[in-house]
Amino acid sequence: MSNSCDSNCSSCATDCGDRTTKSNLDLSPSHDLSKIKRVIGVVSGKGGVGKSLVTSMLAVEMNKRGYETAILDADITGPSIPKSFGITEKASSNELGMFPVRSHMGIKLMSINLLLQNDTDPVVWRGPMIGGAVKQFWTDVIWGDVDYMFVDMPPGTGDVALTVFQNLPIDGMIIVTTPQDLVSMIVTKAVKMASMLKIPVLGIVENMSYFKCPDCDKEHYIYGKSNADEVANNYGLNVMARLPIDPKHAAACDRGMIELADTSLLDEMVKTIETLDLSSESKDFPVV
Ligand SMILES: Nc1ncnc2c1ncn2[C@@H]1O[C@H](COP(=O)(O)OP(=O)(O)OP(=O)(O)O)[C@@H](O)[C@H]1O
Repeated sequence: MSNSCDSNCSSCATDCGDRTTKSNLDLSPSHDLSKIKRVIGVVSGKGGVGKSLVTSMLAVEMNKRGYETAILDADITGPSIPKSFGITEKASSNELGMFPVRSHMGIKLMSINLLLQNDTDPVVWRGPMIGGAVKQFWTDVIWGDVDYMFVDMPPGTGDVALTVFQNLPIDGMIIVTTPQDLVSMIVTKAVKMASMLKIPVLGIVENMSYFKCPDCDKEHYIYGKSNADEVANNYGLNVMARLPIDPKHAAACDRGMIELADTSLLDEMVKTIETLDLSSESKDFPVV
């Protein structure tokens, strides 16, 4: 820390050991016609834990609350956002850049599947190309005005995740996990990555937390009783939401009707995100 430090990292470019936020100087600029107020990364330590489901439901809930909302699908090799929103049209472009596709509710979406001719075409690219595509979704897409952009990150803590975190001004990340992962080191890895990259963690979502019997309403802990609070406490984090295993969620994704899902369980999460004051440029959430 220099002698002249006023503890306001957002106005300082020095990458000293006491930094609490990233320096804006390393980041890629968004398109000139984009005005994006907040960017939230949704991550998971491994695939298939419901990261895309949580990203979609979160965007839907924020949209219901009147915010201009967008999803940048950074999961290039396993893009599932257009399908869960029932979008089959392709993204258009002109000489200025690419345009996101609007969902039925009006959420702005960009995903590799909106650019491929066939949704089933595999993306057989090496890491740098995948990272380059994600970066272009930020720099070359004309997002217009966005209050909250949610970035559906590729699973894990690899190459592409690193590209996203180094190029996009992520205000905070949400870690999605399942009860099994909480007893392993997978969440720890995600939390440590956030810490190394100086990105604030807003909290943990425990997906597939329990199953509620439709006949008697009893909650069954299929994977054993949750230790989410204990793990979260170890890192000074909160469990922002617990989502049950619910066949309706899977059906909503499969049928492209995620916008009809009940998103009320995300209430606490939404409140935390709303505390990232849109009017303020300060990014002073605690770094774990
Ligand atoms: N709580 C839940 N109840 C029922 N099904 C769920 C739940 N969460 C996720 N699923 C289903 O599990 C599958 C994987 O979910 P999703 O695609 O959101 O995971 P992901 O972590 O984004 O996976 P990937 O990393 O491979 O992209 C989907 O078919 C989804 O509908």
